[in-house]
Amino acid sequence: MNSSFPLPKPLKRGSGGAAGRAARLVVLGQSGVGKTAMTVRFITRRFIGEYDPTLETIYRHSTGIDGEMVQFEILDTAGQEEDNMLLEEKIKWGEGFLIAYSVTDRCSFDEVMRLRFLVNHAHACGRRGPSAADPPPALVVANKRDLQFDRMVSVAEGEALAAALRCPFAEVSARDSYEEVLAAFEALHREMLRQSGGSPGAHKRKMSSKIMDRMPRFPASPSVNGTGRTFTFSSN
Ligand SMILES: Nc1nc2c(ncn2[C@@H]2O[C@H](COP(=O)(O)OP(=O)(O)OP(=O)(O)O)[C@@H](O)[C@H]2O)c(=O)[nH]1
Repeated sequence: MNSSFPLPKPLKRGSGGAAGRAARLVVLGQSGVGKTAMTVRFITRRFIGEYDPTLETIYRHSTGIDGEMVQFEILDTAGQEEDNMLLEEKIKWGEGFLIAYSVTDRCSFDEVMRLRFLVNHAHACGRRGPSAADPPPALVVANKRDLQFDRMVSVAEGEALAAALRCPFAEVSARDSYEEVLAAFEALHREMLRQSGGSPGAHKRKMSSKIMDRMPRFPASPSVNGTGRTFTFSSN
């Protein structure tokens, strides 16, 4: 992590003005499930093969959803996170959670339940009143659906787990389909709106996080070179 990156001004929370609504997402999941691939696909529309697994980044990305501009801040976590306290700190920063597994990796599927409980636990600690009973908005997303011959987790299993965890579910291929990845991010945003009655972030008190204040942030847009990251982009 490089602390010399410029930190942007914080986004205005929960407002729907001309600049758009702000929404903070955290992408969780075991190492190698495709968290970075999905995030970069959503932001740039492109699939890039390989990433530095130790790199954690907050991406900024504005896009229109259901006729309204949304300013996303997306924290792509490192799946090799071993310190639960550190991970909880990052979870507290977020408002919506994309919990990913790979259909080719049953361990990553089993990890989804633990991550969902970690999210619930981290947010239950800071919430009071009626909303404290609701689990924070999250989407379970199964990636790598293009690898049908290596599939270890069926669609039905994914749907059943997501329903048990009270989350919407999506199966995607970050490699093959921008539209599928886009639909997953949109579904999560709709879930955030549904829970908060129209204002993402209203479901929880704002929690401070010293770690997150130090996290590098990059503006990102379809003009991919603007991300500030040292990716090598493929030519597709
Ligand atoms: N076939 C296929 N490969 C994918 C897909 N998404 C990601 N990959 C590959 O899976 C590997 C891991 O992808 P990453 O995006 O780095 O996974 P990650 O979850 O961010 O991994 P960590 O950074 O270690 O936590 C890379 O080789 C990607 O090219 C997909 O939809 N299909």
